[in-house]
Amino acid sequence: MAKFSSKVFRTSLLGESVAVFCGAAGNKFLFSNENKLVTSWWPSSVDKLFPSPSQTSEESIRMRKSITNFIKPEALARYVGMMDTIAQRHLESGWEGKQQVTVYPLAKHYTFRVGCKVFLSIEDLKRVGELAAPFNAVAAGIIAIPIDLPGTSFGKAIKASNLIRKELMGIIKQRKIDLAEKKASPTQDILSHMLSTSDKNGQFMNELDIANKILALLLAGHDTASTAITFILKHLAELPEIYEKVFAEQMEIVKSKAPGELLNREDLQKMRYTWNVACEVLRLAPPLQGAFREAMHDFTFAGFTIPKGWKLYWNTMTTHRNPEYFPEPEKFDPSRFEGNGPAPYTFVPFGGGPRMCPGKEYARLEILVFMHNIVKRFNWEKILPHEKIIVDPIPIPAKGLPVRLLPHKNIV
Ligand code: HEM
Repeated sequence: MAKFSSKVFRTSLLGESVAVFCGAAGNKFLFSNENKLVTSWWPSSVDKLFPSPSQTSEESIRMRKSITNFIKPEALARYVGMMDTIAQRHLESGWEGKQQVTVYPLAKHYTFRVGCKVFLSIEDLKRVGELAAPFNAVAAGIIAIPIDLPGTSFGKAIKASNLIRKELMGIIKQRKIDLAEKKASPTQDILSHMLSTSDKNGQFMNELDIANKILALLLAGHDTASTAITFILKHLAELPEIYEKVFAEQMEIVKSKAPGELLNREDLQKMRYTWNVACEVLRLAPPLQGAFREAMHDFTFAGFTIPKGWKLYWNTMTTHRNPEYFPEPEKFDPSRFEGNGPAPYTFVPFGGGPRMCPGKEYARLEILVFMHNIVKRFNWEKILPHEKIIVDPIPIPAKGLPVRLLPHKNIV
């Protein structure tokens, strides 16, 4: 931006010539021209891992709508208690009784455990572990040089994704039988919801379609939400005054509940300050740096003609740390999210417009549920005060954020 233009410039990313759109105006242009001037584009490694028959814009919009339906706020409300149960069990088995833990692998385990329960009703830890291994292999190879040879991370990702599809197909077939025999309920999880819901023409999704959707959703939510949780814990360790305010808000919720009563959606609505803290972390350490589009036609932006077929890229960092939108951008200040919050198109950890992350609400719920449960049990200190952050392409603390746990007495 400093060298070429603060609005749009050309560079090379992942072997492609790319126009990088900058600032709120660049974000607004890309987000509001979806399926008019620009369309989604993913690096070829993603396309090869998730092969989809070539789709028209309308087909892809319909496909997206059907995904969004199952993870929209109203549909997710019923899973808050489930997430709370998983968070409690996860903390009991992975954190309680330990003097120190490494946050990132545990956060990944938590989000994956929540995914297995909410999507598939899988709780057995052995089964969760068997599924986690191939998921991690897919996540590691998703943005890689797409050469499918044994031993390459991409080759391993292809193999792992086929294995997961096979596993999921088995689970789906069995669930269909269980639903028919009334051994499973149509509302017990997202898989049952998908199998029991037809479109407006009365058509149900086929099994492979469901397997692909669940694979894509579990994967998209896996590293992103766990990275967010890791950075939230990092910031809370570094900023005791912020921790105290989150703790105070969570204790109000604890006091309002009967012993053993699970969290519900209304409790999460009350966690305003806690969510502002999470948003400030997403501003400073967004799990996804940005996303690609492709020009559908020639068009002009900021005085430059962008030819049809060019790849385009929007990026959180052109606004999130820009003092024009966020004064003193390096300062951690959750009050930025009070009232109307940041100006439109400046705070974009989930993107914007029709392609905005469909998992935003799901992520909000699982992050808040985790924050509630961890803060009411522990405070913590960083063991490595100057731990480096690696971005590949998701940012993570180099050693996974080891922390010393300081349990509260007599609260839970
Ligand atoms: C803190 C957590 C998360 C962050 C920061 C995040 C961020 C993003 C971003 C920036 C995009 C790209 C939007 C674009 O193309 O402009 C995206 C896409 C997507 N996200 Fe998330 N995400 C998170 C969690 C989740 C979760 C939990 C799920 C699923 C349950 C999910 C499902 C998806 C899917 C399916 C897409 C692709 C949508 C499409 O291409 O139309 N995400 N996410």
